[in-house]
Order: sequence, then C-alpha cells, then structure tokens
Amino acid sequence: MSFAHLALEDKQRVLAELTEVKSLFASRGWFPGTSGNLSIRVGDFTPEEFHFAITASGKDKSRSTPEDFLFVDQDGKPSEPTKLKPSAETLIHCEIYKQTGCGAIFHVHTVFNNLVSELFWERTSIPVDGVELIKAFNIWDEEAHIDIPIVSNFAHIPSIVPEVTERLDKRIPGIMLRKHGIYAWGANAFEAKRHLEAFEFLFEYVYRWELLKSRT
Ligand SMILES: CSC[C@@H](O)[C@@H](O)C(=O)COP(=O)(O)O
Ligand SMILES: [Zn+2]
Repeated sequence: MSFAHLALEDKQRVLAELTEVKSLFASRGWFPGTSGNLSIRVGDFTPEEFHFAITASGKDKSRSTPEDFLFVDQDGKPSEPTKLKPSAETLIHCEIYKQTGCGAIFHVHTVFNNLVSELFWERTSIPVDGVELIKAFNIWDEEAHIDIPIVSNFAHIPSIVPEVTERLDKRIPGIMLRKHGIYAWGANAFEAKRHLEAFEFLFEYVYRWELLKSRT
C-alpha cells in the first residue's frame, strides 16, 4: 500500500511510540554522543513494499523536537518530501525488516555491548548459558544456550548489510555490530523493547561473569 493511503492515526501512533521509547532510552543514557537509532513500521508488510518511521540522523536523542523522525520506504528513501535525513544506518533497518517482517527495530551503543562484542569477536557470537532472561526471547528450554551473532563493523553501511543477511538467526531477535552496538527487533515496539532490555542485561551478565571467572 502506498504511503499516502496509510491511515493518519496509524502514522501518529507510531510517532508517539517512538517519542516515548526515545525519551525512556535517553533517560538510561543509551544514546551517548548522538549514537543509536530507532524505527517502527507502519501499515501492511510485504518484502517488496513497506514503510517505517525512523530517527533523523545525527540528532541529540535526549531532546524532543518536531524534527526527530521521518518516514522511509523499503529502500530507505523518504516516503514523502522532507528536509530531514534518515539515520545513516537506515539500510540495516530495511534489511532486518525484509528478513524478519518485524514491526520495530531499536539500536543502541552501550559500553557492555561493545565490550562483549570484542571479547567474543573471534568466535563471531556471544555465548549465553542458562540465564533466566533468555526467556524474554521466547526460548523456554531448560538451561537454554544461545549464541548472539556478531558481524563486522564498516564505516560504509551498505557493506555491513550482506553480513547481517547471512548471520541473522531467526531464533535470536538481535545482532551485534563489532565494537559498535546492538540491533534488537520485535513484532512491535513493546516486544523490541523487551528484547533490547534482555540483550543488555545478558551482555552485562556475560561481561561480569567472564571477569569473575578470570579471578579464580
Ligand atoms: C555519532 S556515533 C554513532 C553513529 O555513527 C551511528 O552508529 C549511530 O548509531 C547513529 O547514527 P544516526 O545517523 O544518528 O542514526
Ligand atoms: Zn550505530
């Protein structure tokens, strides 16, 4: 469905949700130095055509302004005329939507996600063993083991996309860019937030557990 035909109330709801999540994550210090980006999809989805609202590039994400978000299409192009520039990482959002059909994607840079991505870079995934919060990903096995994929970080964003496509694991709603940050997604904003919070908890746990082990 073309962007013009999408219901105004759906577009407004998505912008209100993004505003709320952005302000909450900013209060947690999850957007240092203008880093991070957030998006929520609006309307119907086919891999060939969809639209989503995304944070404008380079903004101070701890402030709320009328120019914080814009709508883009499946190719990351603005859905309507605007002077705003979409996030520099919009193509990664496009690819995750295409691969998963999800409804929201949240990306943050934190010290813990950066540290564990480097600690486990050689094995290209972050292992997590038997921690209760794995259940936030709807994985209910007793003593579940998961591996959170890590991909290379390149300054040229289109070069990151093929690795995301290749490494994306349908069971794990997130992917780590090496020494950069986590992309977490879900069917909607509520689920993407739950997943992101679980990843961040698990990264801090893994980091601290590795430190504790190394003392003995
Ligand atoms: C300013 S450092 C962070 C950026 O390089 C980038 O990784 C990021 O997450 C934010 O880029 P943005 O274009 O504002 O969405
Ligand atoms: Zn980033």
